[in-house]
Amino acid sequence: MQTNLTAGNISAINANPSGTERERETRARQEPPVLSVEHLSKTIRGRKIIDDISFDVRAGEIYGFLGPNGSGKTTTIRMLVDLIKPTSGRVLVCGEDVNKHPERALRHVGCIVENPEMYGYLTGWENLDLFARMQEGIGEARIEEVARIVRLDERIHDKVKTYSLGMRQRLGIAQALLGAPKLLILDEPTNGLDPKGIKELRAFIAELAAEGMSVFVSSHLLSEIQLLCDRVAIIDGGSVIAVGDVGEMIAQAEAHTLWLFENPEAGRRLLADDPRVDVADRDRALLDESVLLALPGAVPTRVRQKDIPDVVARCAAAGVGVLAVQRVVPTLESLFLTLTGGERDGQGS
Ligand SMILES: Nc1ncnc2c1ncn2[C@@H]1O[C@H](COP(=O)(O)OP(=O)(O)OP(=O)(O)O)[C@@H](O)[C@H]1O
Repeated sequence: MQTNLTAGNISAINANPSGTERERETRARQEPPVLSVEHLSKTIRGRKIIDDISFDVRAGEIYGFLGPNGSGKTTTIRMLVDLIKPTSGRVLVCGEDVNKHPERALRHVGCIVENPEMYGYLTGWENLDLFARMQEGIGEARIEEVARIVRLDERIHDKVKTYSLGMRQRLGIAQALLGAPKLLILDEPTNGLDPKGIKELRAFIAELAAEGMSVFVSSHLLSEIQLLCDRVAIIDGGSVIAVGDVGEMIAQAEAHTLWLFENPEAGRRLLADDPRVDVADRDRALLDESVLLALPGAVPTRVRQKDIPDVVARCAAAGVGVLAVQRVVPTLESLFLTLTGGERDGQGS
């Protein structure tokens, strides 16, 4: 099953985009897609790893490719950049077929799949210079520019072995940016990064997109895709089960609201008695372990946002103090359950 969200839904969510965002969206919709994936399949040793997936990435868009471990993200990305051949279907980059004309198509692409190889005994600059020499027309000015974009300019003349993981990751992205690609492909770029590194990465990916580059990012973390991406394709067991606006999908997913009471038992009884509230047990609520640990006495419920003030007033009138009411962003698991109507096709392996 594939869910396609409509443009109408999307504009309802982005009711107030800023001028630049609106211009970016309009421009992106008018231009032909930077990446088109058409009915792509891959069978390896008799096993269908990727099954007829299709989606488009527009100019200046940050596109998420979300799926659990083993769902087929890396296999798909390897086909996007001609590291492996599809069994059927095709990939177009700026209208060029990756399979038929790889050099014409891939000159528009910068990519990091798995960890990029860097020489630790060379400086960041020397590593970039080495790659620049393999391509035509890349001079010192461009190396300086990409070092600045990934915020490595102050350390670019230090040896790579002294870099943190986040800095190495950014140097890899700088290398992918050398040829000024129209499409940047990043496979799980935040793997192993600390929160500060993730935040920095997010900031400059947003800058690249604002300047018109399309960025395709894979991840198994819904929260990461939510913070970074405009649209998303969700893959599970080798099939794309949904494409659309991230915010809209999250709004449609089964959202939970946590209630903290002065007296949790009295509060739970009162909510259970209210027809507007569905008190969920903790397993069914599919909440992150960390949320439950942070709020041990909280009562998970499903309730429409517009009913919350009345329910709080009713609790107060009954003498049951409400300490907090918190909406919880759905987990990837609950998003999957919403999108597949409660059934998972499988986890890939
Ligand atoms: N060369 C191969 N031979 C056999 N099976 C493979 C091969 N490459 C991938 N697979 C299988 O295909 C499925 C998808 O793998 P893939 O690495 O694309 O998933 P993924 O979504 O990138 O997962 P992860 O996040 O763990 O990297 C897995 O079950 C994997 O074991």
